[in-house]
Amino acid sequence: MAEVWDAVVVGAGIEGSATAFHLAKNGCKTLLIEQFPLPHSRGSSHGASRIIRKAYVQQHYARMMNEAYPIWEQVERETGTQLYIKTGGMLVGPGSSQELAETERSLSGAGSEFERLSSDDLKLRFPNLSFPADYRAVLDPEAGVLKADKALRCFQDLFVKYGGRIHDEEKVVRIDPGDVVTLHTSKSMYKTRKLLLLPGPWAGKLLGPLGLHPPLKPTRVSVLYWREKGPGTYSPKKGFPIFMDAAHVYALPSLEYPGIFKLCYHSGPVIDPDDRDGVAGSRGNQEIVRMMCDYVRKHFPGLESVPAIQESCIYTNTPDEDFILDRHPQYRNIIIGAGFSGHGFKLAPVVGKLLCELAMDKQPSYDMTPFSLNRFNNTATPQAKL
Ligand SMILES: Cc1cc2nc3c(=O)[nH]c(=O)nc-3n(C[C@H](O)[C@H](O)[C@H](O)COP(=O)(O)OP(=O)(O)OC[C@H]3O[C@@H](n4cnc5c(N)ncnc54)[C@H](O)[C@@H]3O)c2cc1C
Ligand SMILES: O=C(O)[C@@H]1CCCCN1
Repeated sequence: MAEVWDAVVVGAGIEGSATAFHLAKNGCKTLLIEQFPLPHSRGSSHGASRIIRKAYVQQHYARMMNEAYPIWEQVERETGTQLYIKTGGMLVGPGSSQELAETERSLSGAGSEFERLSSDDLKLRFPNLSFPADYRAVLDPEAGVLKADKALRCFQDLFVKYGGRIHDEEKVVRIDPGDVVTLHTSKSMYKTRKLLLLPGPWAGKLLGPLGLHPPLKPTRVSVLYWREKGPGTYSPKKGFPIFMDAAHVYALPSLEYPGIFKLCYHSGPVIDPDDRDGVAGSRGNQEIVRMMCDYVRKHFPGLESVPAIQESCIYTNTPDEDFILDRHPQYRNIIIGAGFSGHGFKLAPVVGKLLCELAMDKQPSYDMTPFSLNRFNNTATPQAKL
């Protein structure tokens, strides 16, 4: 007779790995299955860096971040690895920007510190930026960079340390629901009491056969790296923080590769994750690169105005950019984490905790309403925010 697992997690990106970590730490006999050889660069969790911040328009994320930081710190301690580099972060926009005002409100509501920079402060503090006279900024002092690929490895290592098993190069091809769920993979068959699906951009492909069709859009994002004219101009050593423009542009200070600054557009063409850089993905890319060259020329005079390196990554967007963290409406022992909409990395420690609570039939620590699957049954499409 096949062994029955307490939990099987599908998808070893940051969300699946963090979820598996919490399950194993809480004593569940857990298997983590990944279709590709680990580590890989086909999904959403690869690369050396991600932004961590509390500055969110939506207060539920600002509050969750109050718990995410200490868990990141705990993972750093348990693995002896530095994952968080504090640089501070700024959100810039026109003085009238609703997003800036809402971010300030949400930070205050979550009890987090922030600083308001007037147009004059912005010019004085950051002479290597050039924005129109009415632009101002909100500074989040806790923001910084997460060492992304190291973070992923740390969660997987801790999962194994707590007794978890990882099977990579094994694709889940069929799911038969039931009190005990049967999973068929490219190599084997498994039985589990709880199934947690965290398939990133492949969510549509895995959820469709289970009768779920949430409006998820896998979106190809060009990750662009720009050479500094004078090396270190935009480095944390010179006090340059994480940067976000309310106009959907964001940047990380020159850190992961010396002398090279990461600045990207927070959108891209909708693609099939198995054909990420195919016709659909590359058509949109040229236009985005052109737009970002113009942006750099206008606002970052210390950068070469053509990107030196280009990589790609995938967002899985929901219409409102809120995550999906819920049970399958019919098969309650199947739990879904999807639609992380380009901002899920920093929150993975709390996402993992919440999904683990659902799997263990505990009361979730947060109000799960913003993350429910049934919010898409309404016809109105809520507005997305950066
Ligand atoms: C360019 C870019 C910049 C970003 N910047 C930030 C940022 O600054 N800060 C931040 O917090 N977040 C950021 N994000 C978002 C963050 O990286 C993602 O939200 C997060 O990585 C999503 O992780 P995931 O585990 O859901 O997906 P993934 O990492 O894609 O993991 C899903 C895994 O499931 C596996 N899988 C799928 N189907 C199957 C199957 N049938 N069988 C077995 N395995 C399967 C896949 O192979 C994959 O490994 C950014 C994302 C991108 C692309
Ligand atoms: O999650 C974040 O913090 C960033 C904001 C900018 C777009 C990419 N994701």
